[in-house]
Amino acid sequence: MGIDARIEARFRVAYPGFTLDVDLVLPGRGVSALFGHSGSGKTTLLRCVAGLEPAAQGRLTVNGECWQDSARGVCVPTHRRALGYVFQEASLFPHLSVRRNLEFGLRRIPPAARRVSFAQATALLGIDALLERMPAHLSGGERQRVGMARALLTSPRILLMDEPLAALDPRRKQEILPYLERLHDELDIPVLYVSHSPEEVVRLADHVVMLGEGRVMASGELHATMARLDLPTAFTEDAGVVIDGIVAEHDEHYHLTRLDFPGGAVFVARQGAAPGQRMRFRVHARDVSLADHRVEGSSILNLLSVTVQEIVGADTPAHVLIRLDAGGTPLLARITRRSSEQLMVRPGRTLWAQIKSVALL
Ligand SMILES: Nc1ncnc2c1ncn2[C@@H]1O[C@H](COP(=O)(O)OP(=O)(O)OP(=O)(O)O)[C@@H](O)[C@H]1O
Repeated sequence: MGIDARIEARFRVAYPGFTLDVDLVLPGRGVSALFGHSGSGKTTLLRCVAGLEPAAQGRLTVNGECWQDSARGVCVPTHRRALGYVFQEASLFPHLSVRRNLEFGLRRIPPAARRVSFAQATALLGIDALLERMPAHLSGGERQRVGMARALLTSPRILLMDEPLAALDPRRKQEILPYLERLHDELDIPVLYVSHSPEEVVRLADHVVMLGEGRVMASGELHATMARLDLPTAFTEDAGVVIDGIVAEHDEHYHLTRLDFPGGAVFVARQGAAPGQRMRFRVHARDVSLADHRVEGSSILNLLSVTVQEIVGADTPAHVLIRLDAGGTPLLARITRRSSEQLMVRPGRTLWAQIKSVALL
């Protein structure tokens, strides 16, 4: 993909009591997560991209293809936009087998224009063994995987996913996430992914868009955006950064795995992944404490040398939020105002961060 590998979406649509007004430039590959409270406009934005909001004015280009330009009177109808749409629940034809359901979607696409083959889609979503089943005999998670394969078979230039895991219980969600990761790793199709779940967002996304009341509150690369202190997400229990680590080595004696990242390393319980593999993890601000010297004799294994970058008041008057730099990797810490004063925390000061726990994603 050349210099046009991006999605430009500028839309305005007004309903009584709600206006969506966005101007976004998103990467033309990878997963862009749309995040925001209920009613913030996430689904409306996806519908605009799909051409399903007739009142929407604006401009949309997807990797060089113009799908809407209201100023020039251009609006490509939905059925001529090469997009796949995955909803909370896949609506499969109940009287057709999984195979026939998939073939039905494929019919529309001339063979020369097919960019994802039948075998590739079914293998990626792990549904080869389900092809002769009828939809009534699939679990919710299996139905979603079939729905995703069907969306892929239309050879979309973009995939729109609207809370594809929301109807599933936590165990089924965990089962499906690896398939979504594979789509991300193996296909070069950009995904706009709507979710309420911070866990899904941080696990899958490369880019995040935070919507609030129909407007873009933030749009940026995942790691940098999660480390911002000027967004409402910083003031929740969930505040914290995302770090991409590489499995460095296993300590068989203590059953630990070391994950390296620019600026340091953390130990986690022994993982199955081989050295060299990437593992994304999350460090919550509440799990980071600070010391002015390298604390010996602590039960905390994970110690990093950090430099203070920014301090802001937290959600309670008793706490502050601190952005730290660990050799190029941002970290957030939430500590008491009292400790912050005792440690003389101020921008530029070098301290030791102790990480109490690491959540692997
Ligand atoms: N056709 C319509 N007519 C009037 N209001 C609408 C229409 N479509 C959407 N809205 C309003 O736009 C607002 C945003 O809705 P939208 O479904 O985009 O939010 P959302 O962020 O996807 O929410 P959720 O997370 O609950 O799905 C809501 O207040 C909704 O009532």
